[in-house]
Amino acid sequence: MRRTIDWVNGAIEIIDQVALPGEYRTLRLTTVDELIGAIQRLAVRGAPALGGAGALGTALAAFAHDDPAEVRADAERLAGARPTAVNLSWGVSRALARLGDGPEAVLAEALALLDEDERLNHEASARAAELILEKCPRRPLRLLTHCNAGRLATVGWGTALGVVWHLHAAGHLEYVLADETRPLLQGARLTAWELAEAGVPYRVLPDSAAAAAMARGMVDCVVVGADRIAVNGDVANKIGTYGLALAAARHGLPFVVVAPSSTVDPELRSGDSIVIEERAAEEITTVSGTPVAPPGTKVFNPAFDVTPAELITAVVTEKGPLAP
Ligand SMILES: CSC[C@H]1O[C@H](OP(=O)(O)O)[C@H](O)[C@@H]1O
Repeated sequence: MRRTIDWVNGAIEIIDQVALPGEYRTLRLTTVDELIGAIQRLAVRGAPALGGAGALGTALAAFAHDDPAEVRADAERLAGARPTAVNLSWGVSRALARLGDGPEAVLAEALALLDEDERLNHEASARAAELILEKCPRRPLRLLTHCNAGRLATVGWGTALGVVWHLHAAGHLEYVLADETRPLLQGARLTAWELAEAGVPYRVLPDSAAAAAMARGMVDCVVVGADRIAVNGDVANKIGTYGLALAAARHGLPFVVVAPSSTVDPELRSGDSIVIEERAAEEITTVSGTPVAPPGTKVFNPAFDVTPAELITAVVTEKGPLAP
């Protein structure tokens, strides 16, 4: 299966996630500025995929400039393209650390990161699937997820949807409820596309219907990805995740977060200081370019929220459940 992001003949190739589900196409990015643009319009998105973008983008810069200062300047702009997902700056830093050994060494580090991501996500999601089977006696299971934490959000395999692949393959999954995830609809556009492609039974629901689905007994466990995890277990993830955790707690349902350990920010003691990306008003006031609010409408459009550790049953990485 094609990687979400890869290095092909001296440039970065990505699956264009803005075009899905209507069109499956790839984009070839040859400069750091093209990559920054793709990140900011979410043509490539998702914390682990952004880790790969940060590392590969740093390799692009290393081949483009002889002066290390210019490479570092490009890398700094790249790391700042989106503030919340820690993997972007982590991928940049990891590749940049090899700059002294030349651009080929920077690229080698980036390619190693890509190889690791797929393997770590496979392991993290396998461990999370085991934990969910232990916590949820009902068979087959009915999962609810938010946004897209599938292979499109990673270099490959996926995190929350990686759990789905494991449980589906083992015959333990009845269906997945996928929040559409306003305003950019990563759930309806991307998660549904991945589930359909994999032949997993699913239904898409408005984000506002998730609590009602839990109240109706339609959900056994909520499983989501993450963009930045504090050492105390607080988790930044797509806007709406916090509300899901509150509803899950009200209904006594397990709430499980799956991520590679690279999404844990070792500098972050709690979620209080996570920088939350605010996005453009047009994402709220228009749908497919058509206004759905009066001209000049002001919005509140944070791309993420922070779920406190006490609402999370487990944060599972490739190393197993995180000990706060
Ligand atoms: C596996 S990390 C996926 C994570 O990233 C998404 O955010 P965005 O689509 O804005 O990049 C969302 O928070 C997902 O849970």
